[in-house]
Amino acid sequence: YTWPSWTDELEDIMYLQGGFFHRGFHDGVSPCTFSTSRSPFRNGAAEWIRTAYHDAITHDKSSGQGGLDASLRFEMDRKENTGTQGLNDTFGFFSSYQSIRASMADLLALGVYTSVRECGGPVVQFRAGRIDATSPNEQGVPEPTTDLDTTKQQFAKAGFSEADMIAMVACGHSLGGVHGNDFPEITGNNSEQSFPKFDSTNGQFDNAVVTEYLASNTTNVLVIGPHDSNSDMRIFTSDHNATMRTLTNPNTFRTTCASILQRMVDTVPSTVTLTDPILPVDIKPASIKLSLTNATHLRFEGYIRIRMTERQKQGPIPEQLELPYKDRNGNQCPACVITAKPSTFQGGSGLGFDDWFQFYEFGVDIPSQIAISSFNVEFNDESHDNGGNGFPIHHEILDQPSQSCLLNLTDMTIVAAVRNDRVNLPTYADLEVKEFTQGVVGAVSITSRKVEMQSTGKVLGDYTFFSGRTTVDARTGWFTHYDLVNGEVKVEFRSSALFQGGTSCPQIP
Ligand code: HEM
Repeated sequence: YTWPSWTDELEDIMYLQGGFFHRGFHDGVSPCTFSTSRSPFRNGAAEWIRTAYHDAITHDKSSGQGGLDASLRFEMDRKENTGTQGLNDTFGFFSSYQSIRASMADLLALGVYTSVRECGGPVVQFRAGRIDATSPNEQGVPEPTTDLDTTKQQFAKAGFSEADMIAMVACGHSLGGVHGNDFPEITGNNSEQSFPKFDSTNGQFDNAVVTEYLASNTTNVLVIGPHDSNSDMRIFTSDHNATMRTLTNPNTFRTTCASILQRMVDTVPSTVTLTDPILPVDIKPASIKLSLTNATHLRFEGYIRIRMTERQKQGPIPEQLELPYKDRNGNQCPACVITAKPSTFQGGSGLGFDDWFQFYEFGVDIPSQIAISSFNVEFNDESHDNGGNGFPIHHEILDQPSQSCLLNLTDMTIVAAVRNDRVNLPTYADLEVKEFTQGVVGAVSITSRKVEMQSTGKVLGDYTFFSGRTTVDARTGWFTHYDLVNGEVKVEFRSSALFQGGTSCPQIP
């Protein structure tokens, strides 16, 4: 891993679940029995897992089509997807995390990691790179009334054997249950309060669904319910309980579920290439800003995140970090060292399920003549140079959010400062554009649009101000990301969140 990477955003959502800089992704499933609909008869963690399953299982391995691609959003009217409230609530929660760096399909996969882990289950590794479908896929989600042969064929078509199928169903049905308002013929009661659970440990991702089934004291209505809709019974017994018996060992259950659920979320169209599993990054700059403040100085501020999970065993957190940096010509200058101190808000610590991170912050004024092109991170006896060349910082084009503005939610002006010797290079912003379709939850596609930037003619010291104006969707105006491009240099994944609002744009100095 070298910083920056396009997966930084997903890594943040995955590992900064609580504390400082938290992204709050697990808030939708925390505690494990919680539901964003606030109904005691719904279970968010179960809904997230079921949503990923219904999306993935229609994959066709031979043609390479379908899989975890969020096409389920266009398939809600199919009988095989009965119980759409949980599916739509899931997409609804994820939609606020969607960006050009986080597809809905990747968020579905991340949702399986998050819900399983929140409920005390194993780590289901998360790989990134899924691409969202913009239209429905083929049908093929087995229903409780589907006969065993057809069910097996549907799993086989998606690439799963009989033993895989049994394990996948057992793992999935560790959480949640059947809703009477959607399946009254199965629960025997069409009220919203009718929600028989699959096992007695609803708030726990564990193998009670297996052991209670084998002990014949299960509450799972897909086992003990009406004969034509007892699909779990048919599936669990299809190999004479051989697979189920192996899952009575809690460790086997955990490792089997981690593996089969990962294969489920990694079931993607053949055109998709997934990254390696996203692991917690060791040293990661965060919220880095370099901007022009006056004719002589640049303001450089931000945070450095240090993974403390292992380091804490060696002692307390480092008192401070030293960031020796290189000037704009790539030369180490003797006095060029920034000190970063532990952030104090919320103790400055960010929390994942299995990791914790200490944040350090800094803010300094650097003469424009010197500027900065990269820095290293040093503390105790450690020195980190991001794989050799340091952590890169672009001083050729500077993001100027405090001169940028968003008027009437839609009229956006992006301002940047371009070094005077680079004003003739092509300069533009690549703006994230979300498209919505009536009746479909979340953005259906996210693309980027080129916004040309022109010189404003205003010069401040070594830099010239550029601006580009465009119209954005009012629903997303304040949540728009963009890259700034000047020649070969790209300042990536900036956000409109810090733009000025009101009725007129700020004066460019
Ligand atoms: C032949 C295979 C399967 C059938 C027929 C089936 C059927 C069902 C039915 C009828 C429900 C009730 C839905 C509701 O009322 O909201 C349900 C719930 C659920 N299913 Fe399955 N399922 C199958 C496989 C799977 C698999 C492989 C997974 C995941 C790996 C899974 C995960 C879940 C979860 C988590 C719930 C609980 C949802 C909630 O409580 O909101 N299912 N399933």
